[in-house]
Amino acid sequence: MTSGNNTMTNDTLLKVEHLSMKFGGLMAINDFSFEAKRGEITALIGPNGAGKTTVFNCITGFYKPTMGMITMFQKNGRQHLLERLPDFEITKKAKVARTFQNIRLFSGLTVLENLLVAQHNALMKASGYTILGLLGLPAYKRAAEAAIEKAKYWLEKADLIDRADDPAGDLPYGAQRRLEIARAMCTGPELLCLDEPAAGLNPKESLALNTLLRSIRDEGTSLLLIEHDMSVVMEISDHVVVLEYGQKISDGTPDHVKNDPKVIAAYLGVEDEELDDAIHEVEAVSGGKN
Ligand SMILES: Nc1ncnc2c1ncn2[C@@H]1O[C@H](COP(=O)(O)OP(=O)(O)OP(=O)(O)O)[C@@H](O)[C@H]1O
Repeated sequence: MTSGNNTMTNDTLLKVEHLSMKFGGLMAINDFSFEAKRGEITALIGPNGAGKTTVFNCITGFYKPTMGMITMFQKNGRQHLLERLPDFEITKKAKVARTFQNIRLFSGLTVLENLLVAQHNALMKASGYTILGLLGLPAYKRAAEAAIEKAKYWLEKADLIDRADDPAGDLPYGAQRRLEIARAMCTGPELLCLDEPAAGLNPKESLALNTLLRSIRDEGTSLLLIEHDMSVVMEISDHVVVLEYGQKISDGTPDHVKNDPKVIAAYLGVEDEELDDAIHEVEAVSGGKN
């Protein structure tokens, strides 16, 4: 568990139980269960095609699972069964936000505008959904000011304040990734799900991402991430869950998982009898240290 995190507690935030997802004849996820704790960064890893994105899509309402239960436990004591909610309510009611493998920003809008659009729901609610409300209600004026403050806050955090008025599409790739995360944070999530946030980043951008993700966690939003970059996973995760062929093969601290023979075998693609050789190979590569 990463140290220096005052907000870390041990209560369950997300509980996935016996999740299965079938596409025609393919069992992409098969009786998969895990928990993500409040105040932690949980990473979901596994070889290509293991089912990671499918799990994300079930949690965030893009797919309705064939079987299983996904429960979100909010700070206020409310519980939501995510598999029963439409996707827009998963963000709004259950407070689960996500980003995608492919960046999905409004590239013609400015950086600031992207963050304001993300707060559209709160602004419309404050307007009372009327034109008069938009023009005159003090509640709307207050909400608009709060939206700008929140956007500014996340622009600072994501180190994007200097680019606030530039079109989002003009930002370098790593900055666009941070903007996507800032935009998701403007919806006020308790759980932020990130699908391969480090994909395509250079080492400097990767470091900036790690800093941003840690600060999000330390301020009280828990994270669930899919990531192929093991340096990111091992560096920032508190808890790692490993999938292979739609089933869980390991679950624990980064140290536990990276030394688990089943995980080593899954990543090296070896059969059981070749496992000893695989472990020796990994030890040789890491100089015998883990
Ligand atoms: N909409 C779909 N229709 C049919 N099959 C699908 C669909 N989505 C995913 N699959 C299949 O389910 C399996 C798991 O895919 P998924 O994308 O979840 O894996 P992944 O672990 O995220 O892979 P990667 O690391 O390559 O992104 C794969 O065999 C994939 O082809």
